[in-house]
Amino acid sequence: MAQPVAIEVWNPNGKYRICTQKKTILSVEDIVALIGDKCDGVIGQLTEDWGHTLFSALSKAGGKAFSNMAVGYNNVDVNAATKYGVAVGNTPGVLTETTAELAASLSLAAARRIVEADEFMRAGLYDGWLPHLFVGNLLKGQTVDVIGAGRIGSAYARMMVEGFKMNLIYYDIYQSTRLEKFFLKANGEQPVTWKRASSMEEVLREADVISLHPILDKTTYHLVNKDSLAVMKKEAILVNCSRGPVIDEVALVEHLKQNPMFRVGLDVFEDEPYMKPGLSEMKNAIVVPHIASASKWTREGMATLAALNVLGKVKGYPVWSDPNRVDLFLDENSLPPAASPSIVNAKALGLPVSKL
Ligand SMILES: NC(=O)c1ccc[n+]([C@@H]2O[C@H](COP(=O)([O-])OP(=O)(O)OC[C@H]3O[C@@H](n4cnc5c(N)ncnc54)[C@H](O)[C@@H]3O)[C@@H](O)[C@H]2O)c1
Ligand SMILES: O=C(O)[C@H](O)CO
Repeated sequence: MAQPVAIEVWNPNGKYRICTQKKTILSVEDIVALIGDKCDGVIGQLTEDWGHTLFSALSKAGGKAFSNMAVGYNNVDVNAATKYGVAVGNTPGVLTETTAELAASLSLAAARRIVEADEFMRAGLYDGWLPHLFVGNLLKGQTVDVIGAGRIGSAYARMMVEGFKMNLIYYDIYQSTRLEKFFLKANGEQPVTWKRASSMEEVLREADVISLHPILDKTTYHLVNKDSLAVMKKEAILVNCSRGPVIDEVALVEHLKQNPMFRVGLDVFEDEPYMKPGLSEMKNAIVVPHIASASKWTREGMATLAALNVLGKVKGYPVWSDPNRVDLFLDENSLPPAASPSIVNAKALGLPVSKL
């Protein structure tokens, strides 16, 4: 049986009350208890399973809005939300650079074996400079491959090309005008080459560093698996700051065991918060606990956007016309526009769009 939840109520006598529960991962039962019989809207986390049960409970309690405090919303059944008339918000844009920076950090840490070297140093094993001590890969002139060249993938590509002069291959189901414009604008002056790959195999075969940035859906589930790993270079670096299930983690552990020079930097895991057996023992894996968006500015921005998504709907505001242009909602010195910044099922619900 579900444990009773300890609900904290903020602003108890105000027009809008906020109920919270101090627990890292809330179960569906916990959330149903939190919603109770009167709830206008909910801000939730990517660790929660928002499907028919929760949207039905929210709708029965009079709720009209839910926002993930995340840009990814693979934990949300948007069709179910639409069926119950609930608007679903997310927090795009504000995490782009922060997440890309972590992917870049993991790429560098893996290339230069920073975590292994740090552990070696702290263990008191350093007894003098040696030519072969923690030799890694030089990034300059190598090929970086971005799978999913949306907001974050494009920002990461820019960092690796501008910062480290890497050649670029990108793979996306759509042409990334955002990314291509950047290169066209560069007027061919960059000492790099770039292309859009026509298949995943082309990308995997040629890349020295591969960074994953697609959404998680059925087309990207286990996109990296035993077969695709077998195509990659033996000394390639694989970085994942998207969602854990984009990689078949069991196949990855096996590949890491068989190929000690293959290295990975992982921010996300298939069965979060757990790792598949064997992964934590692998010296050629760097693992961090889903912190890619964890800069102070970004986390505050995500909280603001999620709150404004829900508040906007509660107040009957229209939705913002361009969810990629959210800066106006983040300016501390002025009131935010009277709109919900990013509602993913706005069209399906027939919500009015802001003229601002
Ligand atoms: N680790 C973290 O903390 C963290 C932080 C932010 C975002 N994310 C994840 O990153 C994802 C991307 O965020 P974004 O803001 O860049 O989103 P985005 O929508 O701008 O980009 C996603 C890209 O993936 C592409 N894509 C979709 N299906 C594909 C496929 N089958 N093969 C190749 N490409 C495909 C899309 O065309 C799009 O260009 C989010 O959905 C989220 O899951 C993780
Ligand atoms: O999708 C997201 O926003 C991340 O995983 C959390 O920042």
